[in-house]
Amino acid sequence: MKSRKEQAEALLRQYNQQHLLNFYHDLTAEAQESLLDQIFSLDFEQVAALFDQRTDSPAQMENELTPIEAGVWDEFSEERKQQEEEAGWQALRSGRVAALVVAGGQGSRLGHDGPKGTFNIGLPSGKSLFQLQAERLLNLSSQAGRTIPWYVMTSPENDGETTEFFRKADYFGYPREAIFFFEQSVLPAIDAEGKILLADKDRISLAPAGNGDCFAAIKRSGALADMKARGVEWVFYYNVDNALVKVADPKFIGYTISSGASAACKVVPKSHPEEKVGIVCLNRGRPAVIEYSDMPREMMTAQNEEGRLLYDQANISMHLFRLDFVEKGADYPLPYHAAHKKIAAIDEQGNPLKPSEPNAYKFERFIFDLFPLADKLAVLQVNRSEEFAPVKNKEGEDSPETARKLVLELHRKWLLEAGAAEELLEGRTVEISPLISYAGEGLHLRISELLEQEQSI
Ligand SMILES: CC(=O)N[C@H]1[C@@H](OP(=O)(O)O)O[C@H](CO)[C@@H](O)[C@@H]1O
Repeated sequence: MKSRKEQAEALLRQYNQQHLLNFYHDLTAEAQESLLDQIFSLDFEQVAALFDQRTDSPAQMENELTPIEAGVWDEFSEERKQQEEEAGWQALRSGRVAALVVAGGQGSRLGHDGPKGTFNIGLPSGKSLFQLQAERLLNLSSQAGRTIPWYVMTSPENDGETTEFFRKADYFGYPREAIFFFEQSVLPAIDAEGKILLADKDRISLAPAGNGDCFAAIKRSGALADMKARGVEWVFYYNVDNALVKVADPKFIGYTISSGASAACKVVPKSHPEEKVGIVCLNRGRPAVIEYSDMPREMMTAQNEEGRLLYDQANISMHLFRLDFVEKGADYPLPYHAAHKKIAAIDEQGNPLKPSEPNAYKFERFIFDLFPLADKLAVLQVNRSEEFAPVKNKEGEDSPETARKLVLELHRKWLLEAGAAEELLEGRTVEISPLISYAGEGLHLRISELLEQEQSI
């Protein structure tokens, strides 16, 4: 019988990837086994297919785009607002809503060595992104009288660190049995010749397969079965990196349910034509998102008759999906978007390679490529200053600094609206715990107490 190594050699020969074993003899027995495990876990047919498609990813497809209609929350009558919110609360009270965060990414672009959700944006409280989200969910859960189950998608790279972070923080006060961690899958990075990159002598270069893998991962991991067992009917999906995310927002839930749609997306008007956000629109009449990396310049800058941006509905990565839509999406063969990137690796001699130009392709699926499957997509335009503070870069636009500022400005606004005198807020930084207020409610009786605190409560 062939040894594992011989079996791996035969497999690699078949797909012209023999270089993956170039350093096998330099490795310890344990590292050799680990490398062989990685090789056997790859789908080489898929890798070959991805390589062949790398230049005809969805970006190159013929699109026929038109703008999409959105409900603008601020323009609704008070009566309608109340109705929608009440419908959302009803769903929360009857335990029909779950929250799902896609958190497989690392904070490396922020200079943070760890999962992105563990990042602290420098608020006075020092809370991590995960903690802010947990506390918002806890607040809603206590108001609804039902714990909102929370599904956390990690990646093989950060699962251990993420779960350890939650454990050490005692799950931020969340009931342990209401949190479900599951991993998204990964794909290898491939160079211009179709060779799989080695990150190290014993390690294949793997990257998360994108947030579009989410529904498949939900099914694979048993999270879907868990949702069904709990009676979940709606999944509130969000990105880990928005410091102002209104997790499981009742108004969004109510708006979606009453619209009769099976999927929904929250949007805000773009801040400027080049903002790095996807645009929600129609493609051949079907709901779609065109990602910023795929967007032709004419689309970024096109104007309507009033001189406003024609494509102005920025995707802020908050969606609501009906469970039957999640189930359908789990088996749907989404396309892969190829990205040509600078990816650190080792060269044929085993020396570290720090490319200054893109040297490899990464492949990702995007969750919103499922939107065309929905007959109708509910689109709700909300207030940017209340809901969108993305943390993407170390400095400048969409950085911890801009996000922190947005959170503190919003909390200041809440206090003013609750009746705090402007002079009292002068020179103070007050941060309001999401455990006390989810969206500015309930503050009027507590102003003096809040302002007694030095900085945060
Ligand atoms: C593939 C994907 O989900 N892209 C999303 C996502 O962008 P990232 O740069 O991948 O974080 O979040 C943006 C909002 O923060 C949204 O506008 C965009 O469409």
